[in-house]
Amino acid sequence: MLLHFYKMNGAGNDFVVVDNRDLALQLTGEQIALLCDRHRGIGADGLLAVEPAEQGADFKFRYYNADGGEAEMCGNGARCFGRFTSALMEIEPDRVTFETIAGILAAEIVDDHIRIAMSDPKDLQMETGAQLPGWESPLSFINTGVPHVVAFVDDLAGTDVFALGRAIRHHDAFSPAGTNANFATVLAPGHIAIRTYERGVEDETLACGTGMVACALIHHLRSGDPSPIRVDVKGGDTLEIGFEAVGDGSFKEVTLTGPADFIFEGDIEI
Ligand SMILES: N[C@@H](CCC[C@H](N)C(=O)O)C(=O)O
Repeated sequence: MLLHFYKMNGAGNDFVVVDNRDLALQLTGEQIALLCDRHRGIGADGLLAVEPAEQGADFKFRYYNADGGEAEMCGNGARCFGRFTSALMEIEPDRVTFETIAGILAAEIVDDHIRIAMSDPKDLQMETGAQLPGWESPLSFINTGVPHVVAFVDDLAGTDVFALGRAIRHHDAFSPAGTNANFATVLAPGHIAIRTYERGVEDETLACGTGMVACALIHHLRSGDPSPIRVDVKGGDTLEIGFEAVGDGSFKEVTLTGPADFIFEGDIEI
């Protein structure tokens, strides 16, 4: 069977995107992993499928990591989904809504960027108490649609994101679901830089949207820096996280604003 696909990226986090509004496509985890394989397939950090809505939104959002497993949400993917579905609807809507496992989200076009209205974060722990050999500083946790550990470091460039990220991702404290692992450093008031090891990619990626949100919110709780927080990512982009801090450690009106771009489209035999 010939599959028509689109390739997109959000701040360097790249995705295969398929239009499955007719639900004709039933991809297996193995097929998704092969499509995302950078040597034997198209190559991507994950796959996004547009499906028909079931709860009254415009579309249903399905997201699969590069290993073929489904995840609840993907921030960079959500911006690409917003850009893609705006084009699909063949109008210029300023707001598209979509159902994810993490809740109903909205995407709006802001200048040339896409802004996602995120689900409310949950499960905050400023100090998880999880121990890593040779690691002293606190490992914080927050679920911003998917689970994230956040650690602040002085030397971000010198941090072994792969080794430490993998140890955190598989740490007993976060099992059985596992977690994404982020390392962040403060650049200036309201401005941080981060690097992320992604669950399901099992490596560092150029950017992780839900990870940026997690780091920005933990940064706010550590420093008191107000919304919005700017976040530099490994791919070179700077994104903006907006939020309303409720005061008891919870947040509402969380937004993620950044780029979402088409790269190419094509057909592949599956
Ligand atoms: N790239 C993402 C997160 C995708 C899901 C994640 N790897 C997980 O399994 O939790 C983003 O931009 O948020």
